[in-house]
Amino acid sequence: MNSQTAIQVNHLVKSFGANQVIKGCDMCVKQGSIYGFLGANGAGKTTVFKLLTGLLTPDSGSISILGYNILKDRDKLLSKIGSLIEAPTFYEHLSAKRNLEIHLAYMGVSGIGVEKVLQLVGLPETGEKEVSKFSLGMRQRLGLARALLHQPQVLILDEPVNGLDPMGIRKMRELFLSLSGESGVTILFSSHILSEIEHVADKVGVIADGRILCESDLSQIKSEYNGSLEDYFFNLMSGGKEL
Ligand SMILES: Nc1ncnc2c1ncn2[C@@H]1O[C@H](COP(=O)(O)OP(=O)(O)OP(=O)(O)O)[C@@H](O)[C@H]1O
Repeated sequence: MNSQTAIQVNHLVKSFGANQVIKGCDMCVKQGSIYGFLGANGAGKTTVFKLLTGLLTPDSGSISILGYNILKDRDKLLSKIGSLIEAPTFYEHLSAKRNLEIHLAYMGVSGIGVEKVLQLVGLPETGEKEVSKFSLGMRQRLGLARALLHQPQVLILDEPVNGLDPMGIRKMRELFLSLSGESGVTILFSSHILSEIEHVADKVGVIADGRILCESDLSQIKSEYNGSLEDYFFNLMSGGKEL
């Protein structure tokens, strides 16, 4: 791993009981880049994200994030990573603002400010409304706010635009590009919406049946597949050539 690498994953293996779902996964995400993670339902994306954030422990293999080993240095890494994985859970009886204040206190950092982050994700006027009364999209926006609030250097986001309206999707796209371009934040995200990956990613990794089939620059994919990530993905999934 060199100093330009934010996330390095080597030969990762994870089973649930007798079912091996991650089968020797290798990944490399460059610092300050946006990496789009693609794969069919059940391919292993969420499991990889849980392993990367220490929510699951691998059977074997190694994970290094910003030079730290997630298994040994999870506490040191916690404030450097922002994540949104599956449906985010909150204190349902509390407001968005209060939930975020609790998160900041737990992280022990000042962050970018609760009001500012709510503005950034398009949730500026929820006031005292309890999170239990939030819509799906509002919960997703709050989950993103929590991932961003403590100003992490690495964002790991599982289907971040899930449930967002078109304005929200565009806002997130712009936010990702500015976080990566202006602040050097590394973003690893999954999405089934290929156009979302096409709009923002520098690199694309494809996972199938627990293995990374390939990692390619989006610019290379576009030049070889006539600008179409969809054609590339479908070709790969049907056993076509890797770049
Ligand atoms: N806690 C668990 N116990 C047992 N099996 C699990 C568990 N979590 C995931 N799996 C299995 O691991 C495999 C990969 O699941 P995972 O959620 O990582 O896929 P995914 O690529 O994120 O899928 P999707 O696109 O549908 O979200 C699936 O076969 C799933 O059933």
